[in-house]
Amino acid sequence: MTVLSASDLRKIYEIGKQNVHALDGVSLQVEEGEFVAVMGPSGSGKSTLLHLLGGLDQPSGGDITLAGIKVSLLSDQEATLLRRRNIGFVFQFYNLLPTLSAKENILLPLIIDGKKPRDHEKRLQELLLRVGLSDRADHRPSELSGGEQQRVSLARALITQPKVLLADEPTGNLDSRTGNQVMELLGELSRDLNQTIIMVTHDPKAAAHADRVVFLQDGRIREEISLTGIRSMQKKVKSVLSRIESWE
Ligand SMILES: Nc1ncnc2c1ncn2[C@@H]1O[C@H](COP(=O)(O)OP(=O)(O)OP(=O)(O)O)[C@@H](O)[C@H]1O
Repeated sequence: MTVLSASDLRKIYEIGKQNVHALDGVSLQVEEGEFVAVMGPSGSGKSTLLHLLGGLDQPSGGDITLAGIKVSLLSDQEATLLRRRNIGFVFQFYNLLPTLSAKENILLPLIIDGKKPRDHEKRLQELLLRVGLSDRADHRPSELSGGEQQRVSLARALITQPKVLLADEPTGNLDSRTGNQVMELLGELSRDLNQTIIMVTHDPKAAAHADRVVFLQDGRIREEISLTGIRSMQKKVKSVLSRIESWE
């Protein structure tokens, strides 16, 4: 089943008299449980695509369908609700509130949605266990390492059980070992919980955890490759690298 799709998605930024075509007709279908990595050179439109899919910005043209509903047909308020309940976001920087504990940060999206945190205690404990932070729940962000903070932001993105997790360079601010742990976690979420994930990354090692890699160039999809048939992580990395190198 398709969870999220984009059809002929366009984004034009007007800067003075100049128009920048950040996205120039991107069509993409993401199936339930699929893990898609989006790669491409700097400025190719990766973050713009993710922001449009997540409703952080409005497209100049084209359509997005989320959970079977065409977003452009909804009022602003309806679209906000649809996204709040169906999309979780993780960014390069963790964006945690410094005065709240890890647990309070994770519960925040529920509070914003008018839900009572105590009704979601089981989900919270499961998530803390999954991200390996059960013994850090009462720590403030400043008392946590970068990798731990990113795992808090991951749990925060997942507390509402979103249909789609959007991740923009989730390992971009982490050293390679810690980044790899976060990637292992994303891979587990996809495999064990059938979590749909769309992740922007520059790192072929991170992309190798995905089922499919979509390569953007100049605001268009240049190529897509499937990694599901490849067994070893090393071969997956090689396959991603060989596509990138073939264009250089
Ligand atoms: N708010 C904005 N106003 C004007 N132009 C923008 C804006 N955001 C992005 N752009 C332009 O749109 C194009 C695509 O940008 P985008 O950030 O999506 O690329 P990216 O592939 O994510 O790049 P990077 O890998 O460097 O993060 C670039 O040419 C960029 O300069």
